[in-house]
Amino acid sequence: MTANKSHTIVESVIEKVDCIYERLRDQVIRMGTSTGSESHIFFVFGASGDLAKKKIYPTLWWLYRDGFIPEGTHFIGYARSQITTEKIFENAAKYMKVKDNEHDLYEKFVKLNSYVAGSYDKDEDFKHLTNEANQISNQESAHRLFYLALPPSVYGSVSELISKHCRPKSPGWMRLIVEKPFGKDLESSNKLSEHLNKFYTEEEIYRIDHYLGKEMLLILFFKEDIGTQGRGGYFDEFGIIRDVIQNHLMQILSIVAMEKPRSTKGEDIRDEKVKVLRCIAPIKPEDVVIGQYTGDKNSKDPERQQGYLDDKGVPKDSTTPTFAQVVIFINNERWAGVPFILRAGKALNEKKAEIRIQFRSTPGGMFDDDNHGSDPNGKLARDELVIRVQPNEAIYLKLNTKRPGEMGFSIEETELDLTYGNRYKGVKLPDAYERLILDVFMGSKINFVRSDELEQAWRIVDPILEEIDKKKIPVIPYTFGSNGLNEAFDAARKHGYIFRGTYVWKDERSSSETNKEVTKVEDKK
Ligand SMILES: NC(=O)C1=CN([C@@H]2O[C@H](COP(=O)(O)OP(=O)(O)OC[C@H]3O[C@@H](n4cnc5c(N)ncnc54)[C@H](OP(=O)(O)O)[C@@H]3O)[C@@H](O)[C@H]2O)C=CC1
Ligand SMILES: O=C1O[C@H](COP(=O)(O)O)[C@@H](O)[C@H](O)[C@H]1O
Repeated sequence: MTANKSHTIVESVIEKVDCIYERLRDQVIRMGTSTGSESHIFFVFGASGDLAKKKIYPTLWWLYRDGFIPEGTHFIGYARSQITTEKIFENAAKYMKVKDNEHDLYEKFVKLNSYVAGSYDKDEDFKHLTNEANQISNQESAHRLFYLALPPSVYGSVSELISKHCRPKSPGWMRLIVEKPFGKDLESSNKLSEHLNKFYTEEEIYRIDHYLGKEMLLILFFKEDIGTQGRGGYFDEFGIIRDVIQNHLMQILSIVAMEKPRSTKGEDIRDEKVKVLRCIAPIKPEDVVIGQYTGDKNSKDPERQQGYLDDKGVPKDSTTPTFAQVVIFINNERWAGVPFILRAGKALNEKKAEIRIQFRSTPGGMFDDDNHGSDPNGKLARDELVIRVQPNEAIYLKLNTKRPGEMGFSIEETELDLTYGNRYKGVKLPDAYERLILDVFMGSKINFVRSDELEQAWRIVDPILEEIDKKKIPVIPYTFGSNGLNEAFDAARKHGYIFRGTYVWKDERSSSETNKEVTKVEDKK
């Protein structure tokens, strides 16, 4: 992305970060006062699954440990498997991070949990579930929160049966948390929305996109250093655009590009996000680069030797993309002509998520070519605002300075550095799911996706997904552990994003030889 109003963007990013802190403080204060003695039941549908064990149960434990779960809350897992609560906690144990001095508290938390086995489509099983819940909480009007950690294929029946049989008696309220993907394309997403609207008010629906719960909130580049790791069965039906770009990156794009909302209220923020999305035309095939990873036969790591097609559940002739780059334009007064490059890939060289806002070169430069320090192009490096979402949250502004100590005018690339770990020592940044589940308890919808945002995001990616599904766009192979696709870097350059590779951020300065190699590859570009 290139822009020339650097001060405006820096200000707005700082305002947004301030706003996040205020919200968190606000939530904590309200949490202590608003819930009183009313009890809550938190249901985990798909309690036997991957998300439940890696994220949902650990998050519930952390919230409980930190005093964010209202007194009198019970947790009920539900799935088809004939398992026990003990088994659920055994599976989740390695993600719980229980400290030595927390074992007693952890035991108390575990005791608040139960498990009910049942189908996803039979009335009697949901009636049974609600009877169990009434007995466990001893209160038919306890507020009920339902987390659907389930494959989307069963959202329809489960949401219907929950509404029919599991609503609390008045004055209890209910909230339904729906995991992404919200549909597979615009049509199926609209159908899902219509279905949910038959049984729930918009107020009751929380469409979760966990990237909205990350501290830094903003991202456009998304790299993962792992493959699909056995999730190939799910992934193959969706691919990287549906898995990451349509939701996480499109959400973040709308936050980066939105105008200042009227207030920090959820509806005001979401109104601004939708306005931006409405100004984006559907992505064109020529603005897309897609790829699929192959195994690195030279790697000593058995995981890296496996290509996408080796993952169980992936058909041997699959052309599902595991990497994609799309270029988007926002047709409004502020952003006309500024390319937004969204790039996401699995099985790359590192795990990193960041936004880079590159500022245009100043016309009529005043420095001679000879005086530009390490710049191989003989021109000043562009200023760039980088928002590092993960790992090691940071905001840094890359810029040029006169080389300190020198008598002449040599220029050096440097940075203004706001690394959270240094600036906010001792501050615990909550995990994305912690923040979001707390939001649901509190009834705050700021960080959840509204149905019109969802519809707009699908509208933008839908035509290109059709082209990909019809195999009309070439899928370029890349090796597990590589930095990405040369074709993607070339396309970004064509759109004016200049990556010189001469600047190295401090995290990378001290890192391994692998990273140095990667930097060299990009240097050549
Ligand atoms: N895992 C992750 O890291 C992430 C997952 N998500 C989303 O969260 C949701 C859950 O994901 P995840 O936990 O990985 O999914 P799983 O595949 O682990 O499924 C969860 C549970 O659903 C049941 N289930 C699985 N397949 C089917 C099926 N075909 N029909 C009916 N029930 C089935 C199983 O329980 P049982 O057989 O006991 O009924 C399983 O334990 C998905 O929508 C996913 O996209 C979002 C972000 C990250
Ligand atoms: O939603 C998803 O996100 C994860 C990455 O999340 P992160 O918090 O670890 O960055 C991704 O692996 C998964 O494919 C996708 O469904």
